[in-house]
Amino acid sequence: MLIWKNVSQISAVLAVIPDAVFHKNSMKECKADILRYRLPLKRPLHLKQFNLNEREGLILRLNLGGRFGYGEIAPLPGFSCESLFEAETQLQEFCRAVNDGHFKPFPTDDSERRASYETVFASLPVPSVLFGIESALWWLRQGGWLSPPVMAPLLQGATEHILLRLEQWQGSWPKEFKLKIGRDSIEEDCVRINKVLEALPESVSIKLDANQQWTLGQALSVARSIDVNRIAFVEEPTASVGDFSELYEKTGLHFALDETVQQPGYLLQTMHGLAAIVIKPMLVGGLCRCQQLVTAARAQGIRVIFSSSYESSIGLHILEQLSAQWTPEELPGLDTSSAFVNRLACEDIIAGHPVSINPAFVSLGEKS
Ligand SMILES: O=C(O)CCC(=O)C1=CC=C[C@@H](O)[C@@H]1C(=O)O
Ligand SMILES: [Mg+2]
Repeated sequence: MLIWKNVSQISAVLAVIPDAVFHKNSMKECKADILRYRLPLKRPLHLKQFNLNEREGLILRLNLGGRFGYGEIAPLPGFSCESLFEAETQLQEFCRAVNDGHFKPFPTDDSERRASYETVFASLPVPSVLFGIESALWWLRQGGWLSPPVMAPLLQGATEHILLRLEQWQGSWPKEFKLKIGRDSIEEDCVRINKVLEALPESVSIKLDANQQWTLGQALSVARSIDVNRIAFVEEPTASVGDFSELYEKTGLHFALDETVQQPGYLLQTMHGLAAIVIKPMLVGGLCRCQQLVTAARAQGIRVIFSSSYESSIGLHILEQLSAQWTPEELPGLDTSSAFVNRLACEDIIAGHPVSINPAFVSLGEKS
């Protein structure tokens, strides 16, 4: 049953993006390999119970008769359920099937497509692997890129550093910023939010992200100490999604779902005060699943914000393009590249061409 669900998810992705080159090359041999990367971070990244000093992940590279497609697979500690090892094992299975000719990247009909995928997956792949495979296939079919979207700047770290950054802001203001809260006391959160609001023009609003760290009592108290009209929403205010509408009803503070959307089988339902869903494809599990969520949210008038899981420049490129294609009206949450010391891709990324990857940070995965 699980396999069928997966097959239909992936095949829908293949159906949505037509590309003449894709069909022309469909009979050529496809080869797949894996690169492992390790990228140092400028400062430790605090993620729930983890402190990361470096980001580790995998790059899936598909070569279809000289046309290249890339996907990134990088489970995020503290957020992903799978380990990198588990993801790599599944990805190796996929590469073996591709290289042995058991996986037809571009089947001619639905039954051929189902047969291809069933050969590869004994069970439903983990979200990061689904994302990596689906984005590499999607990449193969892109003839060019859209202009990268303007991002919502991410404000995190010490309040004084945030204020300095805003003081030195050059050029026009984006319509929204994202501010991380929920790590210190609620008194400090209130001060931080109010100071940031003071530093911004009235026309600019902020999105808060509490990562489920407040209690309902704390969330109510913060909401009553700030101007909720300038807060677009708060992502995941408490650990219990049942609290969110009550928070909205009592204070007018809208909320967004992020961790909740990452739960397997999550189904979008109307909720009083729900302003947006945040989609992190690495954690949600692939392009088709993301597209279903975008469609469901649109139908309910709920905003959709694409957001990163601290991917390398290759993964970020995919996320930028997905956001530009699917949610062009939004400022995505992709302001994470400054966390890294280096970029993984050393030159501009050109559709279909091999990506020049900085050799200092990669090793070839085990031969598949
Ligand atoms: O959404 C953004 O603007 C940037 C990414 C971001 O804030 C996050 C990425 C991954 C884990 C968390 O630290 C955080 C989030 O929960 O949204
Ligand atoms: Mg969040």
